Amino acid sequence: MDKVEGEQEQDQAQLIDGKAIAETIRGEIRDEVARLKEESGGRFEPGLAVVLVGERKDSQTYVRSKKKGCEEAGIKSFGTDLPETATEEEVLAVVREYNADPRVHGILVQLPLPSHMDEEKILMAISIEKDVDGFHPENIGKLAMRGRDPDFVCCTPKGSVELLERSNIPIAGKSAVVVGRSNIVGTPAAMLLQRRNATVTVVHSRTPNPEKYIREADIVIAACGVANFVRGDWLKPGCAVIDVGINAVDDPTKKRGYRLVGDVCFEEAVKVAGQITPVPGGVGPMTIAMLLQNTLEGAKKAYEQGK
Ligand SMILES: Nc1nc(=O)c2c([nH]1)NC[C@@H]1CN(c3ccc(C(=O)N[C@@H](CCC(=O)O)C(=O)O)cc3)C=[N+]21
Repeated sequence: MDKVEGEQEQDQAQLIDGKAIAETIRGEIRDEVARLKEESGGRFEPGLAVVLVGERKDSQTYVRSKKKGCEEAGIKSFGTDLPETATEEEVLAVVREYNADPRVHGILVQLPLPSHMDEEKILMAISIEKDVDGFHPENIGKLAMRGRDPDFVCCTPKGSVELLERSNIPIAGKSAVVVGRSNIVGTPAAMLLQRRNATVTVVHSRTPNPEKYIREADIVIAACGVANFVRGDWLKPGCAVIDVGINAVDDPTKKRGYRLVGDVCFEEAVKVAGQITPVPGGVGPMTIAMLLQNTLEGAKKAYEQGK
């Protein structure tokens, strides 16, 4: 291949260190929370409520790290744990209670919910000013509209774009492919990139030959939930890869008996891409940082209104 004048030949992609970037952002949040507390003479404290239904191990782990993140940032966390057998009405009652609680600025209902519950009905019950997950249909709808801004942007897509921006990867005018069309990652990620003037293609489980599109992409956001789905030779050399996938694969050499891999085959992709996020340590930590950031934003709005 011809070498472009002045360009460094790179045999390994640069790692985008999500853990470090998230830590920086958490520091920024901590400082801002402290400033708010001081300005209010100690009367104001941001608060996040986390609702967990059922006993899924992974959900329990995520909820624990969200609460720990709050604690470190100086955000008060509230929590309600309900059993798997809880009724939809019981969950709705908890949501309504937090909607009415002025100490709570953000409400998160951990997904997935047990299958006997109507997820959308519960998400829609969260008051729009407290929807720090950005999952309320009104927030998703506003995200899709030109000239409108959602109250909150979903944490994982927001964190993915933040990783690009904080790594000085240009988005405007670039071609981006999002792999996956879920309501909580793929679709909002595509809308966010489009808002930043990328030309966006979404490929999904019914796309024949997704590699055809991925080969043209300057930016790839992989969020299809299939381990190692995106192969190294599908990538345009030098592209930026944001890997949202968190897939557990059996690994008897690990203490836990498994290891986490992304939706991108990292060993192959690292040889082709210009920048790439690792799994773990990439998008995951950013999701929590964005949740804290959204909670702080919601709290600041409430504080300004209450002054
Ligand atoms: N209402 C709702 N909001 C969510 O934001 C939400 C949810 N439900 N349900 C589940 C998914 C998943 N999710 C993650 C958060 C942090 C990491 C994370 O910090 N991962 C670390 C560590 C992973 C590990 O070692 O277990 C990493 O990737 O480096 C991952 C995944 C939030 N989710």
